[in-house]
Amino acid sequence: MEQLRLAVIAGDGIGPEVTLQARRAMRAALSDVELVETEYELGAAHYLETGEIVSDETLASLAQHDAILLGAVGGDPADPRLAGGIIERGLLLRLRFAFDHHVNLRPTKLHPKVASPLREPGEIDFVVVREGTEGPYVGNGGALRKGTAHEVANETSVNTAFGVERVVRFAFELAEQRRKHVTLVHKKNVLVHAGELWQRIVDSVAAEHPGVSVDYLHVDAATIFLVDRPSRFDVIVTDNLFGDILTDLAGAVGGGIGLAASGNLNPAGDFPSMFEPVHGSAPDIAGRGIADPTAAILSAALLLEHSGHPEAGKRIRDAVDADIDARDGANRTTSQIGDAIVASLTA
Ligand SMILES: NC(=O)c1ccc[n+]([C@@H]2O[C@H](COP(=O)([O-])OP(=O)(O)OC[C@H]3O[C@@H](n4cnc5c(N)ncnc54)[C@H](O)[C@@H]3O)[C@@H](O)[C@H]2O)c1
Ligand SMILES: CC(C)[C@H](C(=O)O)[C@@H](O)C(=O)O
Ligand SMILES: [Mg+2]
Repeated sequence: MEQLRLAVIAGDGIGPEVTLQARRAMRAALSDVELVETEYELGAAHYLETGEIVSDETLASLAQHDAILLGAVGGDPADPRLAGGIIERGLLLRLRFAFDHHVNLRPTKLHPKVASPLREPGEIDFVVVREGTEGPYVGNGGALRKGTAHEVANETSVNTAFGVERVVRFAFELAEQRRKHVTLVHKKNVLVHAGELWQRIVDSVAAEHPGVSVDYLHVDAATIFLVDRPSRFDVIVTDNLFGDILTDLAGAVGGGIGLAASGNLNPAGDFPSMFEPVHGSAPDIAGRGIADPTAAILSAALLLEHSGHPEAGKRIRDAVDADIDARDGANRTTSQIGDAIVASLTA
């Protein structure tokens, strides 16, 4: 029987709670495919216990899989032992960089039965194509005269023609399959060197896609439109940091961060792609069994779609839609939502 070799990094906080439900949904959705799951103990809790963030051996072992499902990593931001985003950078970003996850795909689609906080949401169905391996995330910078009144802290954003072009190409190819509109979001009125590069590459790739319309928004204005008129968006292409911020906002306007899924893609398949909810480990609700697992379950759907099992991915989406249709406003636990989705998958 065909196998799907899945690495699971459940992580911290609500990560294990939501990935448990995503794994159940995947098992229920796949037929004629053996899901071979390997669990990796990684994250803030593991680091505090063992001192290990992620070793080269673990990276090599993760690389042997077809895909990675990640819950969330990171502990209490107030814990001094975790200062400087040691887990977020040392684990999550290390994985994204080591496995060349240059496309961070973050779709938002408002389900008709989900209450958006917007007064007149209209149709919300767009995808943020966030660059995943460059920008200010590369850790290029440093502090001069640290700790003095004259300290200077530099954080350099790295944007390469190679890196920008490949993600822009992905965005245009995606738009060709959707409503054929690409919006570049940047801040080229201030970040002139990077902005000019992004715009020039968008212009040149756009010339190869005459059927795709293109526009540009400064990131500050993009936040207005995401709230005022999200229906104007189809595919947004943007850098790593703007994409991070816009996709939490997108999650909120799309009915809640508990529904927002993502994929860190290595489109060439050199290394496994990694799928995770947009949200974090939510220390404020962890351990109470009340996190919404839908974002993790929809991330599992993305995983299946990008691992050669689109029908199984669609089955999960249909089951999530049915679950959302049936919601009556009552509070449900993480496992109750998982149970309902698995029940509809196995009905
Ligand atoms: N991909 C990741 O692993 C990832 C992503 C973001 C943040 N983090 C880390 O997670 C930790 C907490 O970060 P944060 O508080 O800024 O963001 P967060 O996304 O964890 O939480 C923000 C708010 O959203 C709520 N929330 C999140 N997911 C939810 C869900 N599934 N159901 C219901 N409510 C949900 C939380 O309760 C909280 O009120 C930090 O250590 C941060 O660095 C990790
Ligand atoms: C935890 C953090 C490093 C991460 C990011 O900034 O990419 C998170 O916010 C996300 O959106 O996946
Ligand atoms: Mg984020």
